[in-house]
Amino acid sequence: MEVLEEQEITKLGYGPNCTSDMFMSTTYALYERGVVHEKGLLAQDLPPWLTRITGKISDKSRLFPSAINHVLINEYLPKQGIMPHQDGPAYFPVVAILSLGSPVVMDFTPHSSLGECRHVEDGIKLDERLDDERPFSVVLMPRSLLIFKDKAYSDYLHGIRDCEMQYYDRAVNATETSKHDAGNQWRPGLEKSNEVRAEDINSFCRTTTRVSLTCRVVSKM
Ligand SMILES: O=C(O)CCC(=O)C(=O)O
Ligand SMILES: [Fe+2]
Repeated sequence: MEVLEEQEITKLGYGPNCTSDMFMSTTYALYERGVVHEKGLLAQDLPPWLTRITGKISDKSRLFPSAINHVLINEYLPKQGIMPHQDGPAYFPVVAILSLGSPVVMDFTPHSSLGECRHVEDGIKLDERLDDERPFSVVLMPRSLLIFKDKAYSDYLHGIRDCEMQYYDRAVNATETSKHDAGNQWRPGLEKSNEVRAEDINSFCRTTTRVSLTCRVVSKM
């Protein structure tokens, strides 16, 4: 594994809205399988422990056009998030994010000027449910897998707030969070006081780092 220098991060294809500065300010460390070379990043095979994970994601979901060959591992400190961005045409139309450690809320914000890459692959049925293009959020619990594709990929920015407290009252999966946090591990406010405040119920406190594995297919390596 190589730790990438700041200038290498821009080569990973995050699209015009995301500069390397944004990434360096929000993300603690970025690791990528590959060798840093003056012409860019040279491809290497993913290690076996990782292909076991990516193979499962690909086989179970059946949403990837071919084997996942690109995995970005990000580590976030409790106050760190990632600026709203779009992943760019290099990985269109699908991305899977496996989350470990502290839960976070990922916000999806419609962005009308995006979407040029949407029709790159003919025959893909766009998700009609997103046609009204409202912002929405998704809670990413530890060990969860989020897969988003097509219009959610091309017409929305996704990002995580730079904040220890993550509010999820408007998240599409808000009602499912309690069953994944039965002991209120991520809601210390609920344990301490008898007085239950709405913000304690609808928020998580990030007490540890979060590590995410962003899995994608790059057709041209
Ligand atoms: O860490 C995450 O959950 C998101 C990462 C991401 O959006 C990216 O690497 O493009
Ligand atoms: Fe992203």
